[in-house]
Amino acid sequence: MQEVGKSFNGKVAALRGMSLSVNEGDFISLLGPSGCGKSTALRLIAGLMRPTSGRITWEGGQSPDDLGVVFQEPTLMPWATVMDNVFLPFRLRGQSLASVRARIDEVLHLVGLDRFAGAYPRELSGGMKMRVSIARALVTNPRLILMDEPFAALDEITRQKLNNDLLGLKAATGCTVIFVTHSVFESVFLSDRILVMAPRPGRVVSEFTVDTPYPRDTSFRTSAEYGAIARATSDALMAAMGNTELEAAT
Ligand SMILES: Nc1ncnc2c1ncn2[C@@H]1O[C@H](COP(=O)(O)OP(=O)(O)OP(=O)(O)O)[C@@H](O)[C@H]1O
Repeated sequence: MQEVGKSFNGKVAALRGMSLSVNEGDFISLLGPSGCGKSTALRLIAGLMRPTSGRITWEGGQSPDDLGVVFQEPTLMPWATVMDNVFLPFRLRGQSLASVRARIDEVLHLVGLDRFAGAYPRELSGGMKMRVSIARALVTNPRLILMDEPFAALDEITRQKLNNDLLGLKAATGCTVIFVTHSVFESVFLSDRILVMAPRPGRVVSEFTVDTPYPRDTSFRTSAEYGAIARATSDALMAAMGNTELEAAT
């Protein structure tokens, strides 16, 4: 995306001058306080609305199969089994279950839910429901997966477990992810690039690179390198939030 801006009703500058280039295999976090335009950026990338200025382009053109999306709520169909929930993207394309069954089994195995293919969402824990949601986003092998605070509603232990699992999935599939979060620790653990954003107008104020190679395991969370990047990122986030308070007061 190049110099992308979005305003609503000609007034609210939800996003200003955002430039971002995403390469295959990248894991990029958008980190920032409420209202800094993170969701707006995702919605623009998803093509759910058009930018007011700037442009978003896909190398080689874009097709409907390019995107997988994971929301904060798992948004599963309660009346359908895990298998049928993960089948949904294929069903919407008119494909039969038999023709994609092997792929669904493969992805359920990747997210550790092989034994739950016949279960209903009400029988699953919050973390398991989120795994189903991730499996549904992965199953069509999209070029880019957008994740909008997917683990924010989960307890800390489940969240860390899913962070580990997400990196396992990344290693297994080579997927490309843009991940929205409020959490410095989550962004440092997961990403190779972190964009810190500030509100009013929504914009990117700093960018950090996390050079630690994947796979990263729990020992990374206690390393000096992790601590240093987390501190720098946290300082940038505090500065971004400080702007908010100052601007709100004036
Ligand atoms: N449809 C809309 N109409 C008017 N204003 C909007 C609309 N969508 C978003 N905004 C405004 O744009 C700004 C950015 O919103 P956005 O939801 O992108 O922020 P965010 O960083 O994702 O926030 P949060 O972390 O709370 O989800 C906010 O001031 C919001 O009120």
